[in-house]
Amino acid sequence: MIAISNLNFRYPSSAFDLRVDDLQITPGSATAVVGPSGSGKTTLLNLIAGILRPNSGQITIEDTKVTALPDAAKRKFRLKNIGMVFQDFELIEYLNVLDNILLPCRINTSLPLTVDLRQRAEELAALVGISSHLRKSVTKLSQGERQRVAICRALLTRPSLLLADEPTGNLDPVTSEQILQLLLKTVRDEGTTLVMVTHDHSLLHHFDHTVDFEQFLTAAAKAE
Ligand SMILES: Nc1ncnc2c1ncn2[C@@H]1O[C@H](COP(=O)(O)OP(=O)(O)OP(=O)(O)O)[C@@H](O)[C@H]1O
Repeated sequence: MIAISNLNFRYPSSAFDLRVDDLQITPGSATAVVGPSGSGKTTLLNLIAGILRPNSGQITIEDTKVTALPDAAKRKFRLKNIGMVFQDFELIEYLNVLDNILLPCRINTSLPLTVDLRQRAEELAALVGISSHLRKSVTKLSQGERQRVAICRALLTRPSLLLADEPTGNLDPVTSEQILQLLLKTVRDEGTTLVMVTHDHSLLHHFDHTVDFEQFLTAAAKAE
């Protein structure tokens, strides 16, 4: 269970004010996060991942009170348990596609690069249709191909929680459907909890739950 209570977050230099009094996400389920641009969806993913620290309130993932962990423990928890697909992918430009997918092994010292992990990277690349690009620089890829590299990287370590920020945003409808099916299969087969931001309401029927950020907008923000 991801349990969020009495959460408040403000960026130091912005009037944006996110308040989430009570939100619970069931483990092993697929949750879509929708809502107006600028309503705080990406911010919430970064708060759940412990990349941002709330001004007040709590986020608990299973038995771990993420908001109470010191920074080093938070990072360790994130590397072990959470896969992230960022909106801007955050690929490393000087690494090729395969090495970008294998990046968790470089940044997590307790995750050695094994033959099995390399094989998993190659299998994931095949599943999302980028096998022929494995030795290419990521700078030579289209946006949709870069997005698929980011998805493979997030799935590499079989995380128990997958936070994905518009992971199908740059893909054509057929590829988008294939990627979504891969993410949902991960939920069904591996018990992964998926929290996915999307603007595509035609995808919502695939999800177990939908969280609409409209509910978190303050009256002032709605009036803008
Ligand atoms: N680093 C930052 N510093 C200051 N303000 C920020 C920062 N990042 C985001 N914001 C502001 O916080 C608000 C929420 O942004 P966020 O990216 O979470 O929204 P979103 O719902 O994910 O939007 P979109 O659907 O357009 O991706 C916006 O008003 C944005 O301008």
